[in-house]
Amino acid sequence: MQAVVLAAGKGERLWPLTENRPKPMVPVANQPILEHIVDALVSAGVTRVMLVVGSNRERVQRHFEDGSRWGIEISYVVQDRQLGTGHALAQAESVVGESFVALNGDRVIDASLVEDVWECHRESGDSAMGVTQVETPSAYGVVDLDGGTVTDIDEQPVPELVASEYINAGVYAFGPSVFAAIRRTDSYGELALTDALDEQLADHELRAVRYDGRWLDVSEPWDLVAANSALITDRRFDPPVERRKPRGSVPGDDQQAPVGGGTVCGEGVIVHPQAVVRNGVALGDNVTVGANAVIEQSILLPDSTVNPGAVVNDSIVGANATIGPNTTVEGGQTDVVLGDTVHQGVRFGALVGDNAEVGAGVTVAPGSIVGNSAVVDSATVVTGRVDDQAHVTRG
Ligand SMILES: CC(=O)N[C@H]1[C@@H](OP(=O)(O)OP(=O)(O)OC[C@H]2O[C@@H](n3ccc(=O)[nH]c3=O)[C@H](O)[C@@H]2O)O[C@H](CO)[C@@H](O)[C@@H]1O
Repeated sequence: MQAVVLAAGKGERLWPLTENRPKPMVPVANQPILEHIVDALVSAGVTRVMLVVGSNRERVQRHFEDGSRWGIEISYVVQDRQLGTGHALAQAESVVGESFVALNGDRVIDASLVEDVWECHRESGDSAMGVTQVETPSAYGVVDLDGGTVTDIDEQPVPELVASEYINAGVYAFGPSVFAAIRRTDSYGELALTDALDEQLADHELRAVRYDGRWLDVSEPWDLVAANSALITDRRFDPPVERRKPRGSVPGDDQQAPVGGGTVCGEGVIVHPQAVVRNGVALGDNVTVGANAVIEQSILLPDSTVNPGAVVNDSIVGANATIGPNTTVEGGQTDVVLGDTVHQGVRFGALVGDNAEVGAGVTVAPGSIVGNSAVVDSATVVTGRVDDQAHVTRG
């Protein structure tokens, strides 16, 4: 079985993390998003994967190389400009040949979804689409179903008018004829893969494969936090590195550091014996956590430091960033305002960018996003968005 993964999107909603790494390489549970997807494909029996990547693809290629580490063949197709999911898939035409599975590169799914969609296509000869139920269908492509077929896909549903609970799960199986359908699609701006499926909808030739397994969106910062803790606490998850015990930092002391259940640790992590780290936390390589710090439901990227007495909840701390002593990055339910959009009632603390330095005794309000290399002076309050390299001072 072969698979095309659409992973060229810019991931602007994960700013500032995506300035220093392409979105597929943003880590969740200490493993790049895209690697979770590749793992699912391998489990489903896929032997050949074509990754559609953007122009900032070097890091993806360096990580996955030719796929031999996963026992499969991985190759790369470049989409220079992000002109939509249909356009992204079209880039793979010359390398695909026969029937294949296609999937979005920004949802963490189970292997069974890929297996079932593929099986449906093989048996029927028709295109197949995975459909699933989510809490907020209007955030996705809402699908209408007639038994086992998809009869409509609405990419811009009006929340109050959504009647179906099912959405397009972004996992498909197609024959090569899908490329001709993409070419026939009128597009103004973006070329959406779902628009290219219109003819098949009309002819009742798009099969729906219902799925109720893991489907984790990783589009927004709070999605990363939720996906991170869901994966870590899922007993099926096999962490990329063994669940290493972090070292306590007291010299000559070999007592076990107090890292509770639901935690994954990279290499070289140091957690002070009097710190508390528990409940869905990923500590990247060389993370340091000081005495009496409390960290829950958070992602700490490699080389970051949480100093003594700091509290970090529901948050993401960027690579090589520093959280000062007694600083609080508190989580919980909050409304996050990003640009013109208000995201109501999301569970989120803050996203602190790579190399940012947050001083001592700072209060970082829930929903804040601090840019890369920003400097926040001690005893200040941070709310909302802080630009890259900005300096937040008192008064
Ligand atoms: C038009 C379309 O497909 N809509 C589907 C897409 O919406 P959604 O809006 O989520 O689609 P995204 O824009 O996130 O793109 C999906 C994937 O395609 C990649 N990408 C996107 C644009 C591009 O030019 N190049 C590229 O490679 C992205 O990196 C991402 O991995 O997924 C949802 C579920 O996950 C579905 O419910 C929607 O029906």
